Amino acid sequence: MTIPPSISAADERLEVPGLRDLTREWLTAVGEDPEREGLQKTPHRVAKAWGFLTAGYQRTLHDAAGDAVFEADGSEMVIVKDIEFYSMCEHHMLPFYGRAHVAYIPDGQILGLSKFARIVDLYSRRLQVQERITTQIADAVEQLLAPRGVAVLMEGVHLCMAMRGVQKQNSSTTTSAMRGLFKEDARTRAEFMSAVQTTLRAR
Ligand SMILES: Nc1nc2c(ncn2[C@@H]2O[C@H](COP(=O)(O)OP(=O)(O)OP(=O)(O)O)[C@@H](O)[C@H]2O)c(=O)[nH]1
Ligand SMILES: [Zn+2]
Repeated sequence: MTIPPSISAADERLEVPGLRDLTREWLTAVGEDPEREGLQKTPHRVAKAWGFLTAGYQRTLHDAAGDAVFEADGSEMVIVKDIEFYSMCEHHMLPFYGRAHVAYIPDGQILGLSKFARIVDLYSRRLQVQERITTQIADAVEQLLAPRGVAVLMEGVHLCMAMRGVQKQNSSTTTSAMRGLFKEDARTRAEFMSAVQTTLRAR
């Protein structure tokens, strides 16, 4: 009988509860021996990794961004580009990843710039489809700021389409959500699209 690896209490707190035992079962199901040396700590590692990958379930929009809404004049477009995201597809539980671009036109309130990245992480770190993350980011910015318009564009590479299934290595998926002025006014939308165009390419 091998001695189980020691895991600190601090590390254990980062695990998804119950996922260690399920991972042991999973290892057995795929034909592995969870007791072999290289795999002994794997159930803990997996439970901890999934704690990180699905941390979005444990947080609210208020936790992520609620403290950084500021009153401000001005109604020019603000664009935060190239926010990298990593998510897990809800169909295969395999990663998809890429970049998100978020823009808004304020109406008296602005948001701390880092909070756009925090909002992207909040919704990416869950089991997701790319379309839903895109919509949730737009909803969040609308909810926080009630701006004159919001635009979100995401480009993602889905490993479930690359390493299995149709096995297309160069395909990427673009999703968008346009609200307010970005939806109503073609010139506003075009300004946003041309600003993010140069960086469009998930990898
Ligand atoms: N719309 C959307 N589809 C996604 C996303 N991530 C994965 N998918 C797709 O979800 C679909 C699931 O299709 P199913 O036919 O139920 O599953 P499957 O037999 O594994 O499909 P294949 O991937 O074609 O082998 C696939 O077409 C995936 O490409 C996403 O973010 N958005
Ligand atoms: Zn998938």
